[in-house]
Amino acid sequence: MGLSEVDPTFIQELQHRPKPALIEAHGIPQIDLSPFINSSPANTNTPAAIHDLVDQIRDACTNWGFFQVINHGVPMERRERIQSAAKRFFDLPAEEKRKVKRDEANPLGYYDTEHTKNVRDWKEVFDFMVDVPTVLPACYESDDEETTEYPNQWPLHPPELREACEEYVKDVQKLSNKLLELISLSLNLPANRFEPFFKDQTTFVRLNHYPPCLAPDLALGVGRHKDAGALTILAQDDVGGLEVKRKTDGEWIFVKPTPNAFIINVGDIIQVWSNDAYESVEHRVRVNFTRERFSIPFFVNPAHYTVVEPLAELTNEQNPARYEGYNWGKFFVTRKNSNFKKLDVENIQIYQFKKRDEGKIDDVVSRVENVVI
Ligand SMILES: O=C(O)CCC(=O)C(=O)O
Ligand SMILES: [Fe+2]
Repeated sequence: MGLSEVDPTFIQELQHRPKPALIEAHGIPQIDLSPFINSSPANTNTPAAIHDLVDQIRDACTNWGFFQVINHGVPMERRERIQSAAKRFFDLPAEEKRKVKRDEANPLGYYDTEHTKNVRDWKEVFDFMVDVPTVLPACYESDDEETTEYPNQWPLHPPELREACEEYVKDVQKLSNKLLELISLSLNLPANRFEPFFKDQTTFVRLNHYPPCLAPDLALGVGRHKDAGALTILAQDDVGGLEVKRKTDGEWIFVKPTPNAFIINVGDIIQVWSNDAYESVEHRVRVNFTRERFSIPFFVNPAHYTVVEPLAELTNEQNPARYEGYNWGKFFVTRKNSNFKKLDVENIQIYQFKKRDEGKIDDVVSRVENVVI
């Protein structure tokens, strides 16, 4: 089989191709959430254990932007059920899947043409919103205030997919709330500081399927990117493929699958809220020649009307706000409408809201990197 069989739209530029050798050493931190998930006032050890947990979260967010959690409270059966329903869905013939295909009018449902930094990803996905209904701006133009509901498109086959998804999100939602509390505590804020932002959340879930690839050295399942939302809670199967860019040296580190763990990463919104104390870290997905892979990210996003800006408690004269506020709904709709096709211009990124007098070297570097599309 020649490489000529791989459509050139999938081929990464030389410097972005995966390296043949995997680097696994000293992977992302693993955090045991049992003190927080099982906390009860009767347990006198709890405050110290929670204090320790909050310290671990702070270290992980500062040094990696990524961590894995175990003893997280989401039952394994729920996860197995959504994983097998997802497999049954993606196993269907293309014409069946296309019955729930996304289009310009509805960005939810099935599609297989997502582009990251203008290179096509080797994957197919199915997206659905967690809250029904979810309200978002009707269009991305900043002066248009019209909103609309984003309806989920559930396929008829497999019939169990919808319920498996709806049950799964109930449990992951609880985990999401706990993680937001822990992250808030780790920034020395009250546990419920983020809660109001999520009252009308725009959280969504993606079922990812990465088929085996003829040229895993040239293409990526998902090209390098940062997640735009607040937090991502990812379930990956036992195949592996996720790589995280290590902050200390920029090396791509393979995230070895841990059965039943979730991988957590802070997204761009927490970066902005924390005024860069926590950074949203780049990651990507490699594919392989023989095995298909499934993953399920739960993207925790605030209400569409949220103006994302550094939190007042985390800024002062010595540490002034590094970003201008931006409207999350407009940002989200712009991204969502553009990712599934090749663009003529660069996609929207948070550095565009970085204040101009912040002319630090790393800022300039990230600006240059981001314009390579
Ligand atoms: O499949 C994975 O491991 C990660 C997917 C991802 O990064 C994304 O969908 O944003
Ligand atoms: Fe991601």
